[in-house]
Amino acid sequence: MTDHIPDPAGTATRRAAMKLLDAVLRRGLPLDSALDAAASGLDRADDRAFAHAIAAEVLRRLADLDALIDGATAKPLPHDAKARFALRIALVQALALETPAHAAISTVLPLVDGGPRKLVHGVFGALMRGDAKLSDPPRLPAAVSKRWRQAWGRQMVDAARVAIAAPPPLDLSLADPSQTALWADRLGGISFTPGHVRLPARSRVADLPGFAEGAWWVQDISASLPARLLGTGSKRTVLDLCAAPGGKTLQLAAAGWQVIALDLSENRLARLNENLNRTGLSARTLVGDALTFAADAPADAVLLDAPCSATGIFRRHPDVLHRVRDKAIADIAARQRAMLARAADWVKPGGTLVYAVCSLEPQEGEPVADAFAASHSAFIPDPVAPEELPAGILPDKAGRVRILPGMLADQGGADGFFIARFRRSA
Ligand SMILES: C[S@@+](CC[C@H](N)C(=O)[O-])C[C@H]1O[C@@H](n2cnc3c(N)ncnc32)[C@H](O)[C@@H]1O
Repeated sequence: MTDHIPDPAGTATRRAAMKLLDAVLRRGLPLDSALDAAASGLDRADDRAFAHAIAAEVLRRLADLDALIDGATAKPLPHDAKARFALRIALVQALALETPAHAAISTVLPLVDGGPRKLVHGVFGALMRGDAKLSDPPRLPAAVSKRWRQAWGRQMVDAARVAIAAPPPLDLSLADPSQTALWADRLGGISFTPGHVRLPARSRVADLPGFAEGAWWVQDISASLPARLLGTGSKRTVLDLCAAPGGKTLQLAAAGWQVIALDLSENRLARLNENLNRTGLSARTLVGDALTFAADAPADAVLLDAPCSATGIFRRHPDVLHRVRDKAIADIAARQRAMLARAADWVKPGGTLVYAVCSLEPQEGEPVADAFAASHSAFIPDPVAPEELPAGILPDKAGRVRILPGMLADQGGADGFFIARFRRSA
């Protein structure tokens, strides 16, 4: 009988990180939605958070980690090999997360028990002795780099590399924009525009002053623009067709709109209701499919914050860069066109329609808006004026908003977004 040697402390956290990476890279699941299953064996919130942080950092730096691994192995390891996953986890800790090298490797070796332990140990040791470094800023996955270079040019890709290197700042939207200076001061943040406060990146949102009483909610400055472009409501009606978890519903309710908030997902709508309760704001919430939904009456405004590839939020969710493929982008763009055509049915004559996506894929933005305008002569593009946007974000030549990495870069950047506004002729 052999004595069982217990795994080093911290191994379970790395095992959870490996499960997370497997969920994203092999099964194409979003990182956040894989967390509960992957970290089910971890009792402490800190351990769960660290497993998530390791996986997210691997996803930020995957191209560079794999280049190091490939440069140190005689024969390339298969992309889904456990040994490659273990090496990615060990290397990212030693080279980017300041974990001492011995702890980084000893906690991953049990993950390849019964497999190529020696190989993993040997490759890691050789790289550390050779003073291996990760490139700064990180390289993007090759397919993303190519796609974005073709769409937006080299400068955009360079800015995206800088943007992914560090967690982004935390933007808040305020329930009462007249209190912007007060909250910026109380929270130690800066503001780009009334109703907005930016804080340095931090995690414990729920502990910040004002959260419990619902004075604000987390919302990137880019994501706050679609609702801002509808102006104040003065009790007019707005249909928020893809509403959950509700950042834009909350803004619209706070701006005096009577909001009908629809979403396909009951779970996500439950979060929207929690957010309404916390902030004391009100909206009528409905579970439903925007493609088949029949409104009681047309609304003064319709907001379609459409489901999208979400590649614009790659700073916070680096998994999107590895999960989203060309075919998925084409499929989702076709759905967006159908949803926008349907949304138009519920706009009153003289009313406003806003289309928005947090995507950096042009197929989900400009051509969707162009095709809509071409096929809906009653809808006239309603150009956004520079004064409607925070300094540092400008409308494009057609008066639409296209936010790319690089905008507001000196103040911490902004999520990638596309927004187009139309007015229905009276
Ligand atoms: C980009 S998110 C919306 C974010 C939200 N507007 C906010 O500000 O918090 C897209 C939403 O569309 C919902 N959705 C997807 N397909 C839908 C459909 N056919 N009808 C209605 N909602 C849909 C998703 O459940 C998701 O909550």
